[in-house]
Order: sequence, then C-alpha cells, then structure tokens
Amino acid sequence: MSLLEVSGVNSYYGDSHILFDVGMRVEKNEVVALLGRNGAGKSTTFKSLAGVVKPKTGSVKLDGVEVAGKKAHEIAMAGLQLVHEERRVFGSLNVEENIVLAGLTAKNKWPLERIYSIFPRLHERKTSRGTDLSGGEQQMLAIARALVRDPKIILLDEPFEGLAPVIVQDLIRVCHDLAKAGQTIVLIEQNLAAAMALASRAYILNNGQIVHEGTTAELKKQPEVIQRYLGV
Ligand SMILES: Nc1ncnc2c1ncn2[C@@H]1O[C@H](COP(=O)(O)OP(=O)(O)OP(=O)(O)O)[C@@H](O)[C@H]1O
Repeated sequence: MSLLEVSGVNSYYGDSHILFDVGMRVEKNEVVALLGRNGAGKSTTFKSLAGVVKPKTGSVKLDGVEVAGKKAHEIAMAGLQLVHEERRVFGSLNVEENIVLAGLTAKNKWPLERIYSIFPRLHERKTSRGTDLSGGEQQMLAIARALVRDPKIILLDEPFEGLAPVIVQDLIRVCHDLAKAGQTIVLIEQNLAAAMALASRAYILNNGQIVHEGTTAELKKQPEVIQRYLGV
C-alpha cells in the first residue's frame, strides 16, 4: 500500500471539467514532482487531494483511508498538508505566533526548536510580523506552518516561484534535508531543473490528464517528452 493512492479523479469548476481520471501514487519518504504547463491542472490536482476542490468522482487514499469528499480541515487532520502557492501567512501575527497557531489543532506537533533547526532564519525573525518578511522568509514560514502539524505528506505548490536564486538553493537544501529525514513531499514546480534536483519521480499533467509517469532520471533522457508537454 502506498502512502497516497489517487485514482479516477474528475474535478470541475462549475460546469468546466478540469481533471480527467487523474491517478497517482506516492510512497512513504518519496519526493515526487507534478509537472505541466500553465493551466494543465496541477493546482487543481493539489486542491482536489486536499479537499479544497471536491472531486466529482474518484478515490484519494491517504495511508489506506479514503479522504475524497472529506472537508479540507479533515484531510489536514488526517495528515495531508497543502502549502498554497500564495503562501498563506498571517501578516498581523509574528513568525512564532504564525507557527504556534498552525499547530494548535494538530494531533501531534513538532516542537518549535525542531522548526527553528530547519529554518534558522525563522528563529532570527521570530518576532517579525508576517507582513515584514521577504518572499523567501514567507515561503519558509508557510512550509513551517505545514510541518509543525507533523504531516504524513506535504504538497508544495510552486514553492520557489518568484524567489531569488540564492533563496531557491537554500530551500532546495531544506527540502533535501526534510526528505532525508523521511518527510514525504509532492511538489509542483515550473523550474524543471529545481524539480529534477529534488524529486526522484515525476508525473506530467496535460489538459487535465496524466500523460507521463516515471523517474526523473528517465525523464532527463527524454527531451521529446519534455518538449512536448513542458516546452514553451
Ligand atoms: N477557481 C477557478 N474557477 C474556474 N476555473 C479555474 C479556477 N481555477 C483554475 N481554473 C482553470 O482550471 C484549469 C487548470 O488550472 P490550474 O490552476 O489547476 O492549472 P495549473 O497547472 O496549476 O497552472 P498554473 O501554473 O497556471 O497555476 C485552467 O484552465 C484554469 O483556467
């Protein structure tokens, strides 16, 4: 049994059919990338897994438990944490308050020291308000808010978007460390090099359908697939 098993997911916005029979599986401790052009349905897939969008049909099993159709907070309680592209942090609260608040309703939570050992920068900035953080710091905080709840799996929607290359390198290192420590991660990433650097396997979405699945090592050797589905 895989940690996450998704099959036959069809999702809509109103009458618009966006996802067509999406299926994927993620093993415990894996880092998997979800790739595809703008509008391919990547964010909708994440939202469908996290219960933000309710799939019309299909199955989403987290650690053997069916969560499709459940509410977003129930799925979060079950151990799936979505880190939205918009990096939702509370601007009026400081860094530490943001982290503590995120952990309040969690069954198990990480001690703050564990969060700060991963993100020393957040420790330095712990009394700064969310609004005073740089984009990179906000992304660290958004990830910290997910991790503090001791998730079984985290979904990172374009975690490196709009960040300076030096910050991206820093975050890639953090993701590597998390993966080494056994954290299961699925990420959406437009930056193919960054995705390949992190993920051992990838799925490619095109027009709401999974059109390719394989290891990133294999994908690197298939420029025609990259060009067909990811080329601009
Ligand atoms: N709230 C919404 N209401 C209606 N249509 C939407 C909504 N959000 C997304 N869509 C449409 O659904 C399709 C898939 O969008 P989605 O955001 O999942 O794609 P994506 O692969 O994540 O692309 P991007 O990188 O641009 O976010 C697009 O055609 C988009 O216009």
